Amino acid sequence: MEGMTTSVPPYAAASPQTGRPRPQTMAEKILSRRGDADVYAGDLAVVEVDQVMVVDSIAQSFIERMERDLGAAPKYPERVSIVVDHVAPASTVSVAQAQKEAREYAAKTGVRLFDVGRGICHQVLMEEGLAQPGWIVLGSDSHSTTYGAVAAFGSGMGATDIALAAASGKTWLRVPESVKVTLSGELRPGVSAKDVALEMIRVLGADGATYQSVEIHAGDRFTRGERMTLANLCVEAGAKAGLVVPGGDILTDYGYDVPEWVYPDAGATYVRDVELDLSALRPRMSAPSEVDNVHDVAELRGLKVDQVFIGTCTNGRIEDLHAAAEVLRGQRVSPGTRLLVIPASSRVMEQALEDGTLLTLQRAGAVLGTPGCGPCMGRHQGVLAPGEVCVSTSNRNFIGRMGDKDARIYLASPAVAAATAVMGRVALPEDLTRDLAPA
Ligand SMILES: CC(C)[C@H](C(=O)O)[C@@H](O)C(=O)O
Ligand code: SF4
Repeated sequence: MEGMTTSVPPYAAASPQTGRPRPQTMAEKILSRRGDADVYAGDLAVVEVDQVMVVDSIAQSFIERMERDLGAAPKYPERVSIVVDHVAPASTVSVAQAQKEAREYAAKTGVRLFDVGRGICHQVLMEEGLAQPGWIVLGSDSHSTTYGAVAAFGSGMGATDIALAAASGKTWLRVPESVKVTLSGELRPGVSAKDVALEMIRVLGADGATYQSVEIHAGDRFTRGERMTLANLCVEAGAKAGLVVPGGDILTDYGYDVPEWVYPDAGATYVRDVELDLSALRPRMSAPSEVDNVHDVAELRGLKVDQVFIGTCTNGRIEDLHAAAEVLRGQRVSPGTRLLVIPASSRVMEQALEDGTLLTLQRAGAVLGTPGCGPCMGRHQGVLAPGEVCVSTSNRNFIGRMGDKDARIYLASPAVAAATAVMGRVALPEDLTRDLAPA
């Protein structure tokens, strides 16, 4: 795989300490393998960390912890990546200063730095092969659960824990209990992985999986990108990790080496079993201001919308831009509504340039932005005014998330977001030929 790192040492040998041999969940498998003992939910595990990811907004505190508090350099610089993505290009002098310090730190220590325009941290690490099946990837960002898409134990931690991991090459954590989510049936046309993810969060509840590992059994359904959408949303149920079990050849087709030991054992212990029948699912939308406030799009149809945002680590990938372009081809964004499209990475942008997707979107009236987080967390590039309504393909609709506290955010799939942009009101792609009554 392009850009795949070869500098990380092979996995530690399995522990001979098998005092309690019993079937393990995927989280237990990975944490046992990367530690020096067989561990189960509730145990304390000390494990090797294969990659540490630091985002721009946290870089200053990370550097301060490393240099001032720990007086340490990264133990394995090749296992540390800094990504300038959240407010990129810089919006203020202090942001610019923080980013300058991050660059200087990377140059000094030899850690990787992905600078302005390369893209959103999770997308970039995935593209660079810096998350691999069976790895432990810690990020200074809550959506680090995304690495579970490739069967890596990905988890977000604060600057102090991240610095300790960078300095020592290890971390310690309580082994999480696991929730098993089993998907059955096939999606109807027009229903996407985002709809599955939103429905999963509705069923689990906004804090229904707090500190648990959500283990998603999806069979051989879904691309890597779609698996990222599923794993990404897991943290919105409070999860410590979101692991999508590799099915069929899905990951090996992308060039991943999937070790046999990574699969959960039959008979492993789960705290909860959730089954989702995909064939029954309709396009979903999360209404303000909790992610688990999920409805059928049809129930919200007609609501007037000021801004539509297609992008983020949840839905800014090529398949998402394709889904949007399919709806927007030959259409125009409704006057009075703004459509922002921000590819998740420079590679996504290049692909979308090459295959004409961006031209389709631009011609439809989209405003195209620099790969990165864009206005997802309300820092720049499209913040909302009081009273404004935004339909976004992102993962959070909290009060004040994208700007003013009196703005409202609705979360949906790229296809629904695109249809909404054309109608200027919440809509499904099939509505494009209909008149929508105001809600
Ligand atoms: C800035 C970062 C720490 C934050 C996170 O932890 O998730 C952001 O990415 C978000 O989505 O709110
Ligand atoms: S795109 Fe949004 S959710 Fe993802 S890392 Fe950036 S700010 Fe966080």
